[in-house]
Amino acid sequence: MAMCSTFYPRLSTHLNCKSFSLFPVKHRFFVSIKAFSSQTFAPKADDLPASIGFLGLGIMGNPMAQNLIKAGCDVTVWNRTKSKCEPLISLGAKYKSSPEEVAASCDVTFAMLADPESAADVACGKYGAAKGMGPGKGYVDVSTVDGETSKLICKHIRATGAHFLEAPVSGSKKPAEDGQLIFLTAGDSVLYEKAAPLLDIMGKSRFYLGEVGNGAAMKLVVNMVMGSMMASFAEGLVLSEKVGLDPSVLVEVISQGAISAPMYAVKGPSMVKSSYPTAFPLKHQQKDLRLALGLAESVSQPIPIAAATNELYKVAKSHGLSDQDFSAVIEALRVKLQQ
Ligand SMILES: NC(=O)C1=CN([C@@H]2O[C@H](COP(=O)(O)OP(=O)(O)OC[C@H]3O[C@@H](n4cnc5c(N)ncnc54)[C@H](OP(=O)(O)O)[C@@H]3O)[C@@H](O)[C@H]2O)C=CC1
Ligand SMILES: O=CCCC(=O)O
Repeated sequence: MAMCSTFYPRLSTHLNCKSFSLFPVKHRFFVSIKAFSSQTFAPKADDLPASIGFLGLGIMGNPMAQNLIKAGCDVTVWNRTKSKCEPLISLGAKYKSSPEEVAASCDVTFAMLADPESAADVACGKYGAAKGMGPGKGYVDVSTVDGETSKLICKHIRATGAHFLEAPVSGSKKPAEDGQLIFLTAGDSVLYEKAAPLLDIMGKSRFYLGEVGNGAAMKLVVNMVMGSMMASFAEGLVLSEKVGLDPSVLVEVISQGAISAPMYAVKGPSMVKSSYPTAFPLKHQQKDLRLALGLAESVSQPIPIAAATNELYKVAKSHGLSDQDFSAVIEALRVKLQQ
């Protein structure tokens, strides 16, 4: 059975796809849970947009683009540092020398950039993607940015007659490699439908959240919680060490109780060994906390835990830990304890 957009329709009306509406009353937020593996529902070439662009081949962009190529998609890549395109080119990707050229040659272009500044520049800058967009095309920004940046990019893309979808992802390097990301989408529903088979290659589920800004907000809230969880976990590990407990035992105790979380089980053992192989760079976690604080400010919502957490990540950055995994935030506490 082939996978195509008709198998991933508006969820509330297609329950046979194991889909359902999350918020049936005020806003219609739709969620589609991929009920079958992408292997079972491997898309036919006919079901996919003919050509796909991918801008930004960092920790996340690289495996996401790889999965599209491996699924048989016709992918054209660009990255600021060209050398990062080579592994994709050797897998069969085409290369263009600017976001504009990628967008001009592709039906749907994805962007996975570091932060609001780079996302806006790649989309709206001098040789930015918007210059190559036009009617019938689509731009899907999967970077984690704030709602204002997303709306700015949306404005530039829509001004060309093209469609825009924000689609930040939950899930890190391994889920990206395994095609198990969670997409938090908002924007043009036409593009959501068109991109759905591609999202299903790269991810395990997708949420359609309505107007542009809602996907960004959802992602920032999730990462605000994650950053605080990690900081609290780090404090627990350091305190347990300080009072003479074995922090590995703490990791085990936590894993068996109500506060068990995959993140603690995955990161805990390496944190105990002061090892931080980068999956989610600490600088990006601090960026997300900073943006979440801005989001909260916009609605006068106090978020004191996140505010304190942000300070800890800033300390970690000041100790040169920006490019380490965000679990290296524990080092900010260890440094303080030594003083
Ligand atoms: N890593 C993770 O676990 C997750 C990350 N995210 C989010 O996804 C996004 C990408 O993350 P990740 O892949 O980890 O980050 P990386 O730092 O590995 O990659 C960042 C990408 O952005 C590009 N870039 C940075 N600045 C500019 C610029 N000024 N102009 C053009 N391109 C630029 C980089 O290009 P170059 O190679 O030239 O430096 C690179 O392609 C971020 O928004 C992050 O918050 C979301 C979920 C999980
Ligand atoms: O933005 C990064 C999210 C990392 C994760 O969800 O594990």
